[in-house]
Amino acid sequence: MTDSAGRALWNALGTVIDPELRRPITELGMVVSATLEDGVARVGVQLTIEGCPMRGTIEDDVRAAVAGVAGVREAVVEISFMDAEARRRLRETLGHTKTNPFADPANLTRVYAIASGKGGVGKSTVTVNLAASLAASGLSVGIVDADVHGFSVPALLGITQAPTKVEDMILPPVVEVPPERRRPRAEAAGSEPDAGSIRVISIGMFVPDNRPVAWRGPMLHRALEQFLTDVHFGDLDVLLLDLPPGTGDIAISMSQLVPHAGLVVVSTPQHAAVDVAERAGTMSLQTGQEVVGVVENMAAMTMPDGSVLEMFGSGGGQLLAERLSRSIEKDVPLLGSVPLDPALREGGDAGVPVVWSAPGSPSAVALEEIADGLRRRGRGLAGRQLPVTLS
Ligand SMILES: Nc1ncnc2c1ncn2[C@@H]1O[C@H](COP(=O)(O)OP(=O)(O)OP(=O)(O)O)[C@@H](O)[C@H]1O
Repeated sequence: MTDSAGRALWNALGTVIDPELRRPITELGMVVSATLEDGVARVGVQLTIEGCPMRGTIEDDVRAAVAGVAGVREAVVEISFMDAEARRRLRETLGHTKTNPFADPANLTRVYAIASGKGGVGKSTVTVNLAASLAASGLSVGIVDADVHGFSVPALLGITQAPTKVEDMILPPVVEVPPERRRPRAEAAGSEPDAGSIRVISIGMFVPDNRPVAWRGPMLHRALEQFLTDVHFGDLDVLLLDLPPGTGDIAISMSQLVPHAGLVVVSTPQHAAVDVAERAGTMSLQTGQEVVGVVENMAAMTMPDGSVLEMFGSGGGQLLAERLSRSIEKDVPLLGSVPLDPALREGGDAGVPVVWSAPGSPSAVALEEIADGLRRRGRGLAGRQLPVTLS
């Protein structure tokens, strides 16, 4: 093999991105050999673990990449597996340390905790759609599904794949933005492999057969802590925490584990729901978290005949924003109002967020606007409150 053929082969392999680690396989030490003889390219690829769920994808991508190299007639991929030392080197390359990066005041990831007073108001649906919209504009997004008893994020994103465990590092499943939904900014960031993806971790990925999670507070706290320390999220622009409804143990645990998370409170327009939602928002007085704003969901829907159906009444979102502003003595804006929309429910059932499945639908338009507002808040330390420790 000539030097230039070797270089061409290596460059082609450098375009193969590991689907979980989002980095070129050449940078991750996964390519252990690459030769080209008599038109046959033979590539040795070391996977992180035996039974790696991404094996088929990586094999196909390697074959496709080298097929484009001049002189290659046939591509043979030889798979082997990393030993403990190779996995240790991989962790080092990734810079994965067993610490919670989101607790570090210098960490630049914007963290939003999506909270609600009552269950079933669409908190998880809002979470995945905000994630989907932010990822479509090229941001690297993570979701921690902290709704431990009512986890639904994996299903809402159509995730069936389990996380991969590499020693004590957990690689979360990654959801790619469909190419037709990538916004121009994501295309521009094309050389940045993290762009336009969502990494998700949920307790639902660790319990078999949809069994209930019958754990007490300390165990749940430990599990969430592990999500933040052991899961390799990479360098995220935005992390969304889908909290369980109410102001229980988990919401408090999360506020301690990620003190600079801003709270987004989801409520229906029903005035009776506002009292409960207000409690979820005023929790910030004890946790020191910033209340970023209110999302009203299940708002009035325009029917095909032009009439307006206010299934859950109206005005609750604005009322909640005003009441929270008064109780915490800070301006809490209404970030947006998402109408009741069959397309939103259908997208959820199909495992595709409505902002991807039906972008022009009324709910998708409203969710995009809310995501835009969050996007404009940018990334960085500005505007953050100092954490207050709970006694
Ligand atoms: N605007 C909407 N229009 C139509 N259906 C909606 C809307 N928002 C949510 N839904 C549907 O309402 C149901 C509850 O939504 P979701 O699971 O997101 O609520 P949740 O607040 O996260 O619930 P829990 O806290 O109990 O897990 C789902 O079936 C979802 O598809």
